[in-house]
Amino acid sequence: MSNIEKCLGFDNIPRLSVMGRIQHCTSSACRHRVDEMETSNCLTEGRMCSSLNSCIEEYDWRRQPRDIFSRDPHTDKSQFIFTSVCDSQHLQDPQYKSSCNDMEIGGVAGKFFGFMPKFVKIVEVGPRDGLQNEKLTIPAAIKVQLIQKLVSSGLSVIEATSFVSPKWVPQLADAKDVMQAIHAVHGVKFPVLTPNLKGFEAAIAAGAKEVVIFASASESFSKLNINCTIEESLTRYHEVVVAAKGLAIPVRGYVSCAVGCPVEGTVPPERVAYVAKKLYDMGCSEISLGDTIGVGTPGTVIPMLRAVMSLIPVDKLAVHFHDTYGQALSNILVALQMGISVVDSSVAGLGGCPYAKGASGNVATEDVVYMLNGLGIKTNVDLGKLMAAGDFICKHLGRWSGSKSATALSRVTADASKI
Ligand SMILES: CC(C)(COP(=O)([O-])OP(=O)([O-])OC[C@H]1O[C@@H](n2cnc3c(N)ncnc32)[C@H](O)[C@@H]1OP(=O)([O-])[O-])[C@@H](O)C(=O)NCCC(=O)NCCSC(=O)C[C@@](C)(O)CC(=O)[O-]
Repeated sequence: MSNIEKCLGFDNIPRLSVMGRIQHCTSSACRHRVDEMETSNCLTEGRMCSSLNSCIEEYDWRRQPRDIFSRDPHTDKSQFIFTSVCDSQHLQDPQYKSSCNDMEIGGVAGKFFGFMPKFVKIVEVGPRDGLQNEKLTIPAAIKVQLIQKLVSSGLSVIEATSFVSPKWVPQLADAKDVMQAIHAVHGVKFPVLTPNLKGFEAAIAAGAKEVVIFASASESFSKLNINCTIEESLTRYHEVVVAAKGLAIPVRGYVSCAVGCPVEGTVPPERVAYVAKKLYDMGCSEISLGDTIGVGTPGTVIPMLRAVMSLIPVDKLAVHFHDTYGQALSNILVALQMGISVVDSSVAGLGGCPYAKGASGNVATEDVVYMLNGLGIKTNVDLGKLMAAGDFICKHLGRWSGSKSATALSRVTADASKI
């Protein structure tokens, strides 16, 4: 058994093939295993349970958000009885919690998951990846307001825009205006995408202090997205990195199509590792592995991460999952278990790549924060303020949020306000 399998907690389950173990852990079989674990204390609905298993089974599902009212027999009026989140603005009733507290999560997650980071850095990509594919032009002022709201939620890294060809991505043609408007905001990093030296120079002139280069692990996607082969792109990016080093500008690197390509299908993990290593050796300070079309599952993400981690230190890696098949949160969970503690996400689940038809948005930042809160992992992000940012941009775009957590939580508070 490898270290990674141990760190995923697979040493705690009977010997199976890798896929078998993953399926085992996602099926009801896992409950029996949890039952065998040493007693752990878990606070659910204000009382102590003797094990995680009994917490699961004894949990009163009638107290889920959809049943937030109870009838008062004296007045025959509904009363608000349940709050499901641990965010400061939403968790008003200390009797009802859906997550274990910090002390307890150490016991439960520590035993069940093996490894979990204490802090996760979220890289918000909504203003760039989230908006780049929108057909209607969004005014720069709205993009700037969105960024300001994201800043006020506590996010420390926000990918602001791209300095790419406006013929290729018309939505981000206002990159210079956006950067100039946020120039005075301190304490937050605003990396921007630069596909070549021309983009790098424009970004620096507009005040960018961190840039991002984006290579692909798929030859076909590289041609579709940046009109050159993988090797040609690496040569261009080398020029960008050299120029950036001269100005002490950090460079983040993406490897897109890290699991699948819209043209070629499955992408071999070794190819992802090869491109990631090239970016790392060039001098990228962080490499983000992008499941551009959101086809990955833990069964394909684990081998890909394992291949990359055999060449690059895990603390230099980030994950970037689109949620096309609803797998993003489970993929993030395995990435955390494997030691990664940087996660890209997009407010309200906005996004999609113009050159990857059918790919849906990134995993919603609200959903990531909700899950991490539930695990007792710190992010320094205020979920209420983040939801306000998502609400703002969704209203502007005239569409519902792609975040399940934001949708559920705003229903809870909206219903509560009617009482
Ligand atoms: C790379 C190019 C420029 C090559 O595009 P090209 O047409 O091959 O470039 P070119 O050098 O022949 O130049 C063509 C025109 O573009 C101009 N140009 C050239 N460079 C720039 C620049 N930096 N900024 C502004 N203008 C530029 C250049 O000056 C010229 O202008 P013209 O003479 O025709 O008026 C183009 O293909 C491009 O901009 N592609 C960007 C596409 C893009 O942004 N895609 C979305 C990124 S999402 C992604 O990659 C995945 C990721 C990162 O999100 C991770 C994941 O989700 O998994």
